[in-house]
Amino acid sequence: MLSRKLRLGAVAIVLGALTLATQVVSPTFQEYRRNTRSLERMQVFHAALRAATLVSAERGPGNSLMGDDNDPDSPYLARLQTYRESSDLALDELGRALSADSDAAGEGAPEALTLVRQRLAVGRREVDRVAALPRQARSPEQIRQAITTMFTVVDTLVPVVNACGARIIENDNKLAGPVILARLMGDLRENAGRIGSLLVPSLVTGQPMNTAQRHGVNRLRGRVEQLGATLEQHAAVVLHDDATTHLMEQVQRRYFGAALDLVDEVVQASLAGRVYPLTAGQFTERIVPDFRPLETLRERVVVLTMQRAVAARDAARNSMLLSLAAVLASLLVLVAILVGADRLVFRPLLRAKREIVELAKGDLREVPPPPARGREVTALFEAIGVLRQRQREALVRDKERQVLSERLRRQAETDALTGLLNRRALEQFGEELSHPDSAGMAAGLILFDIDYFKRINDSHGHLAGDRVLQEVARRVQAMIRGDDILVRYGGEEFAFLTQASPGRDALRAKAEKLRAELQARPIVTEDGVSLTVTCSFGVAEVLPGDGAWLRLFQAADAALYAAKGGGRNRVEVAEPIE
Ligand SMILES: Nc1nc2c(ncn2[C@@H]2O[C@H](COP(=O)(O)OP(=O)(O)OP(=O)(O)O)[C@@H](O)[C@H]2O)c(=O)[nH]1
Repeated sequence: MLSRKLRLGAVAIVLGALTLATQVVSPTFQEYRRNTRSLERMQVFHAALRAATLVSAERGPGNSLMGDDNDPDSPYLARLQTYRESSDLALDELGRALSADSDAAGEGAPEALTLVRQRLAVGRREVDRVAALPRQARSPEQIRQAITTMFTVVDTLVPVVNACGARIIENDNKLAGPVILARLMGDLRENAGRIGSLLVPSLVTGQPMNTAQRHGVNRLRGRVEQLGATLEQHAAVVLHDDATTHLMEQVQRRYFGAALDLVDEVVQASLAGRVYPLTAGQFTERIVPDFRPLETLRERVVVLTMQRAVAARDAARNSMLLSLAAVLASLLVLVAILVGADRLVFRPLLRAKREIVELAKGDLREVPPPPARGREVTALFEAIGVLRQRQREALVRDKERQVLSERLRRQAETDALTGLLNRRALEQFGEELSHPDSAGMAAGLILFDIDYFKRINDSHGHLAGDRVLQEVARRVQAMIRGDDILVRYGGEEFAFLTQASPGRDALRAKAEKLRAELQARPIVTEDGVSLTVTCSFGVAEVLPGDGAWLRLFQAADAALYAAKGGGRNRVEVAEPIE
């Protein structure tokens, strides 16, 4: 019972410790998982940004080609091919990243990407169709149409990029800053590219911009300035190292400076009706490089954020492993303490309890020694051993005392001369017979007395008398059977008592047999005198019960008296007792 309680207690302690351990490890594990997910989502976001940039950049050589002569050796043709391959590769990579991300797949990103590819194919066909026409045959409308179709490709891709960014923020809102910054720079790159693309039809045809084009350029300029102001604020908050500051300066100088100045120059020429200072191809060649610092800065933002995510993930993993190791070590120590307490304290105590209970029950058998334990437990079992030894000694003493008192009791009930039971023993039997609750068969009593014994003493001496008494006792004792007892209850008086009387006739026959046996052979004294001894017998029988003994004894005694009176050496049987 106790050991079951102990075991239950130990299980409760271990379960409690496990619960606490889970509380300790769980936050670090969550942190590790969040950082791992952030990193995975940053990689997808990175691939999406890259694809958007490359699809956007593909417009540059496309525009240049549409503004160039229809020359199969045109350098723009080869460049467009290279750009298209790059954006195809980036889209393939994004496709793989999106299908590996189950959340993105759930939000329909792969389907959106398929639409991007379809629209890209349409846009490319449009560009190729315009570029295949002789230069003079290309109308501004056709060129605008081809460029607008390419715009829709990016417009279709932007929601995919935004969704990738949103998934990062949803997982860890601390990453909102860099994600917004990266998207901001993507927007800036796209809007500036679009301004250039709006100018291309005019540059190709040499015609001034129409009102819609001018409005479009103004709108995009305004948006670029707005985004520029936001970028400045955000960049300072998110990244504030020297390299970023340097890149921001370059962005200011080249993107917001040189690139937008070139746009303004073309716009001014168009408004003044002047000849454009450069062709569409030259325009693209000059403006695109000034977008680079913006792209480099964005790449830096993404890469640095990913590096931080890697560092945070590794730190969380280390912290988790450390917590796990500490928790495991604590659990091990706890289990060791419980096992130790069980083996060194509880089990020995339970065994000691068992041994003491056995001792109390009187089981003094030797038990194998307990396995070696601590000092206290060893002392406890030594004490139990001492207790057991003392109990054993006490038991031995008890037995000796019992034997002794039995011997004394026998001695008290034994006649020293003949070795027969004495009067005291006879009285005890008498008491039992007289007990009011006694019941059962009738008891028989034969009292007998040596005839003229005084004469033997007087004639041959007291020793000869003793010898006669001993021989009479020996001979009658030899004729005793079963539970019958023989008592010397007076000097030369003997009593034969049977607790299961065979009946008065049988008692008489028994007395006759004794009488004949005693008379038959003379008794030889130590002096060599041969003496023939006779005895007189009084026989009686009584049923057990209150006062039975007295009645029995008196009846047998009266019969004996009658036998003496009747001439001795004879048997007299008393009348049945009522
Ligand atoms: N040697 C010896 N004599 C004893 C012992 N005890 C009693 N006596 C003697 O036994 C004798 C008994 O004598 P009585 O009572 O007169 O009886 P009796 O001589 O046998 O005569 P009846 O019984 O009438 O035949 C006495 O002399 C006692 O001294 C004993 O232990 N040893």
